[in-house]
Amino acid sequence: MRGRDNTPALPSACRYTTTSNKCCVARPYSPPFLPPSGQRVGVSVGAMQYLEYRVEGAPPSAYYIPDFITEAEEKQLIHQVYAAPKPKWKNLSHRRLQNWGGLPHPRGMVAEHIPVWLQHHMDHIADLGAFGDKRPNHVLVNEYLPGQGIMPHEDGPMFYPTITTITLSGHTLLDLYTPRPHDEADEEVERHTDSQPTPSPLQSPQDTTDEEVENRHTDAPRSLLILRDDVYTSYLHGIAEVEEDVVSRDVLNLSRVPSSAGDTVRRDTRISLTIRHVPKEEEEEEEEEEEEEEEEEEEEEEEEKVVKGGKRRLDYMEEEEEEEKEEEEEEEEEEEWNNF
Ligand SMILES: O=C(O)CCC(=O)C(=O)O
Ligand SMILES: [Fe+2]
Repeated sequence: MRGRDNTPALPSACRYTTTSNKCCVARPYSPPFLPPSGQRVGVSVGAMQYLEYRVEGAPPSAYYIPDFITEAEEKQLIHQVYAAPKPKWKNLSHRRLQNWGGLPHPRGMVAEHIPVWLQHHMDHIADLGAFGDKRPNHVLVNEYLPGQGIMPHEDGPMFYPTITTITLSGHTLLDLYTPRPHDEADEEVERHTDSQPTPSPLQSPQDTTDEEVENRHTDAPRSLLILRDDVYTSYLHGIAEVEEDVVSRDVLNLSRVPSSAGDTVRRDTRISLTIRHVPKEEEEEEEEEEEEEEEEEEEEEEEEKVVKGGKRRLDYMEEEEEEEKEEEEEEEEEEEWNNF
């Protein structure tokens, strides 16, 4: 729906309460950023057109698409998130989350079915070209109550270097932190590619309190934020744990959101859908086949050793103990991952 000057119609009920104005509807309407061709964003942004939504003044490459989804789609997504079975929620100390598509792991992700209500939007984002010729295969749903946030972190090498985030219900302010020197960033990458699974920083963010906020993006409900390339690899991102945001001029996409510099905007519960591509995917079937083959080989070896008897049998038992120990360690490792 559009107004006379082709600006999108105002929302019927406003979620923003500001100190300068009780509600954004009540103050003179400053139209949000409009796509160059003036088309409805939510349904018709074509491949690579996201490039036109580049956030000016931001490090390369950050893109912000307001009203990426419609109000009806937002409502439907919120409904589906809260309709998910209770065990789907993972409670963390400062927020809770749902993981869809599998558990990302340095050894590869065992892909899980993604429901249609998410797949539809993933396809839409893939069609923008935000993941090159890849398709997103993973969604992290984060729920933030007012006062909750996420510590500065980087998403790490387990993902294709693009983060796409749809915001539902409440707004947030996402901070980008000064890039670290390259050798430090490289060390971090090495640490993550180590054979030991390092908890993903997005779920257990590292303490980086000495980092400085370099710039901020505000994510309005129904928007899509795309962070790629240098913003992905060199900058940390985080959300302050506050109940209200003071909007200042260092918010880079200010011209495309309903608030203005100087506003204090109270936070509502926000749900974010972080949609990414995990390049290393293991098919469950393949894994099962491999496991079966390994088991068969082990059984054959066992038979051989039992036949040899005596001392060899003792060696074998020691080996078996070692294997059991290794299995236990692997299980513990898995558990660690399930806990993130
Ligand atoms: O909720 C957000 O916008 C950010 C989430 C995030 O950084 C992550 O899931 O890694
Ligand atoms: Fe993140």
